Amino acid sequence: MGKTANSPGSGARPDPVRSFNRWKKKHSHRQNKKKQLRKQLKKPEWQVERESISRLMQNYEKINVNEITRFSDFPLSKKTLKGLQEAQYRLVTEIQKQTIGLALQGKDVLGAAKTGSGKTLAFLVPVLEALYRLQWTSTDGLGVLIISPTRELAYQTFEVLRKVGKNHDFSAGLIIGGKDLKHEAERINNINILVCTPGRLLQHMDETVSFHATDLQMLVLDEADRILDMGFADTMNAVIENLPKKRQTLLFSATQTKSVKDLARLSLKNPEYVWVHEKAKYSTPATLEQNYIVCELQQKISVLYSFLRSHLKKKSIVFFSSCKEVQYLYRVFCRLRPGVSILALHGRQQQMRRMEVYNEFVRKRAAVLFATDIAARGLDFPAVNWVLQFDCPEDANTYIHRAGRTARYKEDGEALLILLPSEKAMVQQLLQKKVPVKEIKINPEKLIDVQKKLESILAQDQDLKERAQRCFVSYVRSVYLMKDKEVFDVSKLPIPEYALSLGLAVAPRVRFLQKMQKQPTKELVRSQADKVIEPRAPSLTNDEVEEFRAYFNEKMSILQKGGKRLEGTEHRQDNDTGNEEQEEEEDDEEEMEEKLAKAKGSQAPSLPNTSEAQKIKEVPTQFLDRDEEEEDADFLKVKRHNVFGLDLKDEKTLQPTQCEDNQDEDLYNDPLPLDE
Ligand SMILES: Nc1ncnc2c1ncn2[C@@H]1O[C@H](COP(=O)(O)OP(=O)(O)OP(=O)(O)O)[C@@H](O)[C@H]1O
Repeated sequence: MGKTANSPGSGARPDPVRSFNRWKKKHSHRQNKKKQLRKQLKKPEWQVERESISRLMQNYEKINVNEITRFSDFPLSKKTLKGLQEAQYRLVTEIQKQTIGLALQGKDVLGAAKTGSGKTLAFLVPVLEALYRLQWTSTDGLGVLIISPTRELAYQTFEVLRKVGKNHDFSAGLIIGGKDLKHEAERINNINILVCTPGRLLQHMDETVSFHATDLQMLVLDEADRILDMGFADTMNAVIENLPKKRQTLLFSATQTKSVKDLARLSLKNPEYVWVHEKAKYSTPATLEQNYIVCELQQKISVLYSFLRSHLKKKSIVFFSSCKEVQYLYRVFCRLRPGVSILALHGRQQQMRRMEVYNEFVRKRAAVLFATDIAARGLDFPAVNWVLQFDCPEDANTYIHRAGRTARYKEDGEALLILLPSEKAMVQQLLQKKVPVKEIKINPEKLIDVQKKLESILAQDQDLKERAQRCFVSYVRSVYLMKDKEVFDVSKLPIPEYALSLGLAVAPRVRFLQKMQKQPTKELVRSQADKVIEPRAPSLTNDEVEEFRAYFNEKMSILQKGGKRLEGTEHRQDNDTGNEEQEEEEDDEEEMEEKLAKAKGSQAPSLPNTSEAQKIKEVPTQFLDRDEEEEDADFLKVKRHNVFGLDLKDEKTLQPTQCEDNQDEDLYNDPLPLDE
């Protein structure tokens, strides 16, 4: 009999379901075992990282500058490369090519390159790599200190750091003053990369008990020339003394001055000097077109107005020598409605306001920024078409920095310098510094005279009139304080005409001029003698004098409070602008100015023409009361075709001038967030 399928017996087939389950159990057991084994074999993340770090470091010695064209040609961490790529940085600039390798090898570097050549990334990449190499974590404290001369520049560097370093785990912080020291002190110890201004850093070193830089790996001095120009040499010495000797230092500057070399001697050890444009024909970017015009002081405002009217679709920065000039001209230009957005940036604004203006100008496609030299160095505003130097810069280096706000990173740009007939000596100084400037001319027929309009605006606005008076005094004082008497001669200023051009009926009293007039011969003789014997020393712009005063006052108040900064002091400063007028009227201001002038060795300027200064004569003005929307072609008669790019056909529709009424008022007391 045959067997049935269900019949029991030795040849019965096993139940397939049971055997599958058995197999499944065995298989998953084997899989689990394998997984566990793999897990045991897998290295911890830190160890994998350490191995890739040592591979990178082995490649440091093999870096060949001539073979580098991209960031990825350097042995950099994946995290840094990803950050660079995401920010659209791929090819290296010359200064980056020349310095990053040296910095990766641990050398101290003194790097100098033209404005806009990419110095920021030249130090930020090595900064990130230095901490990455050490597998630095937030609990390791301060690893890198980046010192910038101004708050704006520090903020800008901080923003680039955040962008490029976003894949790393380090914490970064911005400490730039203008906010509660205690608040900063609480957070400062959690920062791995600190971007700061010198004064505030020293204040923390002095007053924040818990702040220390014992483990500091790297010090970066950005815009070292500007740090020193601003009178921070002593502060820097004190800061450097507080830092560990065993560290790497990178020092960057757009100009090579003696004081930069002195600072380098103090802070760097056997540095590598990288001066990428040393042999270049010009010290300014090749894509920068540079011209100057010579015009009378009383014409300058009309020239500026005419310029703006013919550049409605452009982005321009206009540099002035003092805050009060910016404050007045900003307001009055808003009233004149040239048809383009106007913004103002100067040292008397609150920090938050300054940041806002900076961001707003960056965002806008067409706008004009009235600024003091606070915006001259290091600030990176994208796509600026024009830099106009309304007032002559104090020296060729300042010119280079101001003009360098345009034509950045391979872009085109144009710079126009306005010189008084008495300031023509500046042209020679620029040529000596390898700055190729050419003279162009104004077309008088196209100059729109705004003096009468200003007069009528001031007649109805007492506040503006007072601002005009302060602007007047401040400008005259800035010329008086200038060190270079070959270029700046207060006696050659057409004082009454200048007052009229601001819309004032009479020239305000300028006490220091009057004092000089009372003791003419002695001063004159001394000034002449000084001209021969006094060595040239760097002078301060009025803006810098004001910054210095603010810094000085702050220091004094700290000293007076026995080293304790009181809430009241902070508050007073936070509401600074509210009391601006009052402050400006303070009697001891002039005294301070004189002290400052003496402190920086300013010689007494030669005398203005007394009779002229007192006589207010009516200057004949031809006010063209024309339609504001009228075209302004060929404003400048030029050696090259149509320098001002006057093509108003597409500019006929006037944009209303946008000015925020309270631009000068510092309404924002909020501190900047300390990003970690
Ligand atoms: N490798 C790069 N690729 C593309 N753009 C770059 C590169 N490096 C820098 N830039 C851009 O060039 C501009 C100028 O760079 P940066 O501000 O670092 O110049 P700088 O040399 O510090 O100028 P300054 O002396 O005026 O401070 C910036 O807008 C920056 O984003």
